[in-house]
Order: sequence, then C-alpha cells, then structure tokens
Amino acid sequence: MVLEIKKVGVIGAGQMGNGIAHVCALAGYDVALNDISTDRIQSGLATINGNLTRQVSKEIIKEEERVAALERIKAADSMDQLADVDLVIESAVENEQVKRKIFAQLCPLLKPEAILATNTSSISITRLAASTDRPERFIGIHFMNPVPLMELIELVRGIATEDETFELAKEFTRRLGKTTAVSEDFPAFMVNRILLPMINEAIYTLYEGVGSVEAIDTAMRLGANHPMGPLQLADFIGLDTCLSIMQVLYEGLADSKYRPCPLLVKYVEAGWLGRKTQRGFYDYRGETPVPTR
Ligand SMILES: CC(=O)CC(=O)SCCNC(=O)CCNC(=O)[C@H](O)C(C)(C)COP(=O)(O)OP(=O)(O)OC[C@H]1O[C@@H](n2cnc3c(N)ncnc32)[C@H](O)[C@@H]1OP(=O)(O)O
Ligand SMILES: NC(=O)C1=CN([C@@H]2O[C@H](COP(=O)(O)OP(=O)(O)OC[C@H]3O[C@@H](n4cnc5c(N)ncnc54)[C@H](OP(=O)(O)O)[C@@H]3O)[C@@H](O)[C@H]2O)C=CC1
Repeated sequence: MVLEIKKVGVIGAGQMGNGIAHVCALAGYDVALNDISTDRIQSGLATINGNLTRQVSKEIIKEEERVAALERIKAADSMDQLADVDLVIESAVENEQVKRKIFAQLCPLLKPEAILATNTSSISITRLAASTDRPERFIGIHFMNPVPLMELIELVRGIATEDETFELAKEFTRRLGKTTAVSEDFPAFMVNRILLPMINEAIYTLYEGVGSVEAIDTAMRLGANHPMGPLQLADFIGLDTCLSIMQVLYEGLADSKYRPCPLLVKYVEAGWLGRKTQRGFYDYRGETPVPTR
C-alpha cells in the first residue's frame, strides 16, 4: 500500500496540536485541525497566526509563506472531515482512555491505507496500536515543545508497525525539516525518560524545602546551562502532562524511583496546570511571572 502523504489531520488544537499543524502547513501539507470544540480550534488557529506572524517579523519566513500556510489549515469541527487525510497525528490530552476513544471513533472513517500516528509523551505505542484496526500503520511521532522551534522528533515503532509506515513517517519528518531519534517502545521513550525524573526531582527539592522556586530554577539555568529552569519548564509543558508521564513511568517500570512528587499531584488537583491555566509553580496573571511558593 504505497501512499503519498499530502493531507494531514491533527486531533487536539492545544499547544502541541497547533504547533504540529503550523509546521505541517509551512512544509506544504494541507491540514485539517480537529478538537472537541469549535472554540478550541479557533483559539488554536489564532495561536498559529500569532506564531507565524512572529516568524515573519523575525525574517524566518516571508509574509507570503504565512498567508499560504494559514490557507492550508482548515478547521475540522467533526471527525468526519478527516476522512480523506493520508496521515492523522493525534495530539489530545495525555490520557490513554481519551486516546483510545478517539481512535475508536476515528478508524472507521479513515481510508484503509491512512497512517495513524500519536504524539503521546509516554504511553505504549504497541498498546495504543492494538486498540485500533491498523496496528501495522500505527506509529509514535513525538514532537517537542515548542514545535516550531525544537529540532527533534522521536520516532517510536510499536511491535506491529510495518517498515513502510516507518519509512513514510521518516520522510514526513524530514520534509518538516526536523531531525529524528528512534526510540524503542518503552515508557516515556528517551527524552521524557530522562527529562521528567529530573523535573520530578526538582519538585521534590522544592517540596522538601531545599530551595525556593526561584532558587531551583536559577540553579539549573546558571549552574547547568539549561535554557529554562526545571519548574519553569514543568509549567511550560503543563503539570497535568508532567504528572501523567510520571504515572506512566511509575506504573510501566514498577520502580519507586519514578513516584510522582505529592506536590505535583497537589498542583494538578488544584487545577494549577502551569502556563496554560495561568498558574503553576509561577503565577502568570501579572506582567511578570511570580513564584507561587
Ligand atoms: C513533554 C514532552 O513530551 C517532550 C517535550 O517537549 S519536553 C520540552 C522540550 N522543550 C524544552 O526543553 C524547551 C526549553 N526551552 C528552550 O529551549 C527555550 O527557552 C525556547 C526555545 C523555548 C525559547 O527560547 P528563548 O530564546 O529563550 O525564548 P524567547 O526569546 O522567548 O523566544 C525566542 C523565540 O522563540 C519563538 N517562540 C517562543 N515560544 C514559542 C512558541 N511557543 N511557539 C512558537 N514559537 C515560539 C519566538 O519566535 C520567540 O521570539 P520572540 O522573542 O519574538 O517571542
Ligand atoms: N506539552 C508538551 O510539552 C508536550 C506534550 N506532548 C503530548 O501532546 C499531547 C497534547 O499535549 P498538549 O498539547 O500539551 O496538551 P493541551 O492540554 O495543550 O491540549 C490538548 C488538547 O486536546 C483537546 N482534547 C481533549 N480531549 C479531546 C478529544 N476527545 N478530541 C479532540 N481533542 C481533545 C483539549 O481540549 P480541552 O482542553 O477542552 O480538554 C486540548 O485542546 C499529549 O499527548 C502530550 O503528552 C508531546 C510533546 C510535548
């Protein structure tokens, strides 16, 4: 089943989904952007326009490219509008039940040869693939945040992913101008297997009173040359996503070293999910972020 990818469907118009739609459209793919509500799609489109405009003002792209990219992205208010896509990239919340429900609704609508990819940060590709009608044509294409700026994509094959699916995904990421690193299908793959325990440890460092939010972030920015401190990065990723990844690591590897910090749990229970809700380890409601502890 040789396939040429021309049209991409993106499910989830949040920070990752809108970034994925952005880079696909700039690379010349037609894009159908879906989310559970029209409002979410519209706010995703507005973010894409803002980020494209910033790229124009920084002379990374031309104004004509901004206009052309925006024209290539269509709002898909219902999943039926994804029926003619060649590749779907699912980027809804990091929750296995939600993802499975999406695939159950989506698969009967897709062309048999269409490739189904997930941008999951941590969940087993093999297990997600097994819940669909096309495990051979299922793959993990894991983008990094912020998508337009980060060079890496992790490619993760499930046990049944066929070679053609892998090659098509590789060619797709090449056309996006990204570099790939291939990971085996184990909890949280490579980047998050290493990054998230570091972030979780930073939260323990705060929880145990070793340092304040500002001290911990300053320590890692200036002491280890990280572009963002770990707590700032946790807020940037989303604390709900951080907690989900830690839970997948904890359960999937059955090792207590991955237990999520209770303070992370508390923030998520409060609905303080980081930048996307304006409050996390920092409060973003004013002009400059203020630490919440
Ligand atoms: C959880 C997972 O599954 C996997 C993951 O993604 S883990 C997270 C991986 N990502 C990281 O670790 C990011 C770490 N941070 C960084 O590398 C940098 O801080 C950064 C690249 C995000 C920004 O770099 P910076 O030079 O400090 O930022 P900043 O000056 O604000 O932005 C530079 C430009 O980036 C662009 N930019 C920033 N945020 C952006 C976004 N969300 N989307 C698109 N473009 C963005 C803008 O063009 C911005 O220009 P302006 O100054 O006009 O705003
Ligand atoms: N944040 C990050 O740094 C990274 C995240 N990822 C992964 O990308 C995925 C998305 O994360 P991110 O963009 O940060 O999350 P966000 O919370 O920003 O966005 C998720 C979007 O999916 C929507 N959504 C929820 N349920 C459904 C559904 N049934 N159908 C369609 N859309 C739905 C949400 O709507 P609503 O808000 O209304 O629920 C929201 O708009 C996750 O799997 C995450 O692990 C991968 C790399 C990096």
